[in-house]
Amino acid sequence: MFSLKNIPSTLSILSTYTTFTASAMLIRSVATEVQAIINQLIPEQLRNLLLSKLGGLYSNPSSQMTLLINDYDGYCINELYEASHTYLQTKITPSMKRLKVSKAPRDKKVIVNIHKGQKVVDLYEGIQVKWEMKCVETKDDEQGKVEIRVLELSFHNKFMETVINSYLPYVMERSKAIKEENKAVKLFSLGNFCGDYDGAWGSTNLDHPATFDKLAMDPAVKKELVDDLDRFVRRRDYYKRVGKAWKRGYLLYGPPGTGKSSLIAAIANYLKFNIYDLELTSVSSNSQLRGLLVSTRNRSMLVIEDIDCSIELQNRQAGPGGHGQGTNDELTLSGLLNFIDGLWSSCGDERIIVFTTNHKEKIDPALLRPGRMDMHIHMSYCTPSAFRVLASNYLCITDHDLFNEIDQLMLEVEVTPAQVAEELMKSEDTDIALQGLINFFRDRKLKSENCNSGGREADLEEQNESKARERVCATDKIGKSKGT
Ligand SMILES: Nc1ncnc2c1ncn2[C@@H]1O[C@H](COP(=O)(O)OP(=O)(O)OP(=O)(O)O)[C@@H](O)[C@H]1O
Ligand SMILES: [Mg+2]
Repeated sequence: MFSLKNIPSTLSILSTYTTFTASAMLIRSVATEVQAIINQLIPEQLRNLLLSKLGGLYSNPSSQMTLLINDYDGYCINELYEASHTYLQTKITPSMKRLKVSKAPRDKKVIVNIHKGQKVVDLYEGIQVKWEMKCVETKDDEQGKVEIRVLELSFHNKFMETVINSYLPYVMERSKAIKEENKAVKLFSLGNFCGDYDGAWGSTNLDHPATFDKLAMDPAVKKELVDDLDRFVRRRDYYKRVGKAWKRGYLLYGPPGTGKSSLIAAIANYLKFNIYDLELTSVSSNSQLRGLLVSTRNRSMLVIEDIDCSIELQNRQAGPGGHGQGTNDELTLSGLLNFIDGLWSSCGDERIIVFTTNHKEKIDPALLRPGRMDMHIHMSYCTPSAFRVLASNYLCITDHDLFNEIDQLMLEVEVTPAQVAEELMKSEDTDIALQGLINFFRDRKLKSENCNSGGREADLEEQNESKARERVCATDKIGKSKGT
C-alpha cells in the first residue's frame, strides 16, 4: 500500500527504474546507430547470413517471447501471416538449404520463399528477432487431419511493445511494397474470355509499355498529374478525416492520336492499378451496371472511353428484346453518375475513374460539374517539347540541326503525336526520319492551304476517312496497343 513512509524507497526504485530506462534507451539508440552503420557497410545478403549464424548465441530461453502467427484465423486468411511470409522473401540467404519457389498468375517473376523448418534472423532498430516457419497437424471435424502453417516470431520479452506496435506494422508495410513490385497490372474488360475471371469481367495482363517518361505531353501538365496521383495514393487518412470517398476522377480530352489511351496505361503502370475498361455499349441496364461496378476491386481504375457517346444514354429506348426489356431499368446517364458518385464510390477504396473524349464540348454538363471529374487534362496536338520526347523515344536523340525547322512547322500545322511517331519510325537513319517528318508537315500544310482556298470538302472527306480508319483500328485501345 502507498504511504508517506514509503516515499524514499519508492523514489529510489523510481530513480533506479529511470536510470535503467535511460540506460536501456541509450543502449537502444546506440544499437540503432550501430545497425545503421552496419547496414551501410555490409550488403543485405551477407548481413542476413551473419545474423543467421550468430542468432543462436544470444537467446536466453527464460526471457524469450514467442508469437504464433497462423495462416488462417478461423476461415479467414490471416493477413499478418501473408504479410510476414512475403516479407521473409527478402531475408533469404545462400546458406539456406531448402527453399520454396512459386509463381502465381499475377506475379511477374518467380518467387523464392522459406520452407517449413526454416529459421530466419532479422534485426530491427537494434532488436534481434527470430522467425521460424512450422507446419502443425490439427484435427478438423469436417476435413479430418489438416495441416496449418505457423510462423513463430521470437524475441526478448522486453521488446514486446516495439515488436507489436512498430516491427509488425513495418513488416506489413514492406510486404505491401514487395507485392506491388511483383504484381503484373491487369486489364479487365467485359466478355474477355481468354484470361482470368472476376465476375463478368475477364482479364489479361496489361503489357502496355507506356510510362510517364515516354509520354509526349506538356511537361507542366504531366508534373501536375503525377503530383496529383502521388498525393491521392498517400491520402487514405485524409479522405477518411474529411468524410470523402477515396476516389479521384480524370477527364482526358483531345483529338484522336494525342495519347489519351497511352496516358491511361501510363497511370496504371505507375500506380500498379488494374484497369476496368467499361464499354458502355455492352451494358444494357442500370442494374447490370451496378453489378459490374460493385464487382471491381480496390486500387483500380474504371475507364470509360469516348464518354461523349454516353449522351445517347439519356435517349435510349427499350427496343424489342433490346435494352431494359421494356422495364424502367434502361441504362441512363444519371444511373451511371449515381453509381459513380454514390453507391460504388462508398463501397471501395483507392478508385480512379477516367473518362476520355475527342469532343469535350459535346459532353453532358452533368459530367463536367465541379467535384465530379477532379482534373480535366487536355491532350493536345504535338508541341516542340512533346516532339523532343518523341525524338528521344524513337531516334534516341536530344538535339539535331533540323529541330528548329520542325518546331517552326509544328506551329503552322496541327499534327498529333501519333502521326509524328509514325513518321519517326519510318527509318532508323536519323536524318532520313527527320527529313521524312518535314516532308509530311509540308504536305499537310499544302493540303490545308488548298482546303482554305476551296478544297474544304476534299479535306473534310479525308478527315472522315481517317476518323473511320481510327475507329476500325479501335483495337489500339489501351491494352491491345503495344505502344507503336
Ligand atoms: N502523347 C503521346 N506520347 C507518346 N506517344 C503517343 C502520344 N500520343 C500518341 N502516341 C502514339 O500513338 C499511338 C496512339 O495513341 P493513343 O491511342 O494513346 O491516342 P488516343 O488519344 O487514345 O486516340 P483516340 O482518341 O483515337 O482513342 C500510341 O500507341 C503511341 O504510340
Ligand atoms: Mg484512345
